Amino acid sequence: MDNWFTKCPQTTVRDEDEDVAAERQRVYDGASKTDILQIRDLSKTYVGRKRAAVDRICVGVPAGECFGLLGVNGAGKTTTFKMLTGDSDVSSGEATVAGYSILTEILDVHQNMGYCPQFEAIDELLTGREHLYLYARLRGVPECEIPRVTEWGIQKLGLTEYAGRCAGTYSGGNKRKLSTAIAMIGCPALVLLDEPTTGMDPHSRRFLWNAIMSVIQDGRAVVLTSHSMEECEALCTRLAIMVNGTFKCLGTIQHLKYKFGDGYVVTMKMKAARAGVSLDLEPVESFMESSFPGCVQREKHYNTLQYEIASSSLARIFQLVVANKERLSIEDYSVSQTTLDQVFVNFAKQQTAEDEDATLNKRTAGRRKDVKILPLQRRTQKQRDDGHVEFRAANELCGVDLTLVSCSCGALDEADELISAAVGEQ
Ligand SMILES: Nc1ncnc2c1ncn2[C@@H]1O[C@H](COP(=O)(O)OP(=O)(O)OP(=O)(O)O)[C@@H](O)[C@H]1O
Repeated sequence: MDNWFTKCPQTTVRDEDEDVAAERQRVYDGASKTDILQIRDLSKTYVGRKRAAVDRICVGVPAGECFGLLGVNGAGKTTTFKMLTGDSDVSSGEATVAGYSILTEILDVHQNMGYCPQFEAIDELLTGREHLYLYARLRGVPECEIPRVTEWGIQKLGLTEYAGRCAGTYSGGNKRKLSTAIAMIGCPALVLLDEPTTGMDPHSRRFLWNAIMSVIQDGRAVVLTSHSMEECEALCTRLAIMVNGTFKCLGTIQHLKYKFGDGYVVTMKMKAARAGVSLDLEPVESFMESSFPGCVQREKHYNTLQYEIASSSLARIFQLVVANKERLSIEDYSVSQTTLDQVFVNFAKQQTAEDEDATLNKRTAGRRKDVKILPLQRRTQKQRDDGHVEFRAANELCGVDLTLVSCSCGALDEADELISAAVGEQ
């Protein structure tokens, strides 16, 4: 397989991010050959589709890494997983898991891989314990070890109370836990988790995070997709953001924040010279504008100012604020970095421009125009911390309360249109 990886023709992708190109080169050069997962130019074009769902991606995931695959809906994450598991044919390219090819040695790949799909693949009539028995056998765990391994899975994911019940009676969160336990059973070298914590309560989520951490600490590898940036920050050692089937960026979270973030946010609280005397914020405002040209004022309240600074280093911001703290009567200040959400949203916008599904949404919106519920009473739009946007429109007179969670956080216009159509605005 080494030969295949190093001797195949190398492709150059135009306008590729330098980190993504460097990872591609690392794979081409064979430097990733000891990695548990190696992907080289993996591509998939579905029948009847013009655009590739996955387009020549390259990455190596070494032992001890949790690699995050991020992207809006339709970016190509699940298709990537399906090719790795053999559920979907590969159009071109290759990948290996623990040295076994997904093209020619899929049975060996299965022995070395655990997969938690996005939608539960569980048998409603089997109990949790029976599931784990079954998958331990399939993964080749020695018969005498199966009871121990099964109990380990039950405990690891906090399923003790439910292990003897039919999986069909499980709550959504417990079904996710069981699916993850199935993926982890038998200690496979690679664990693929497609949105494992969707629908889980915060306590269960922490439990699952710990289970994932223990896989990494064991020196195995995890590839994770998630719409929760908090989850990615907690678990991923590196991540890539996928847009239209390609990697748009790749690296550690800190690196991506630094490279693609909007800089820093400085929040300052001022103190009045004497009690009862109104605050004059003008000196601080002119100090910020002259010290950090191009900074943007985001908030201005009674004694608080907030600025976004794109073009300065953390050290310089601290240096200048500390040096002028007394003179400008700054009582308190904080400097925070761009969040991963912001980085993600910036990339997610690119998917909307070309996304075929967005066109579909528009068509659906068109079909709904006959719904007439006027007048519109309330309409809100809020960014959720999982990256999606929630639109809400209500007409209390008619008792209509409509909530729509955007199919991608970039697809604002489409979601907005759909709501307008549904509440009869157009
Ligand atoms: N069976 C299929 N036939 C045709 N096109 C498909 C099929 N499955 C997925 N696609 C298309 O491939 C693209 C990638 O889809 P995929 O499900 O891999 O995205 P994703 O990033 O996993 O999204 P999500 O976050 O919703 O799971 C989309 O444009 C989708 O419409």
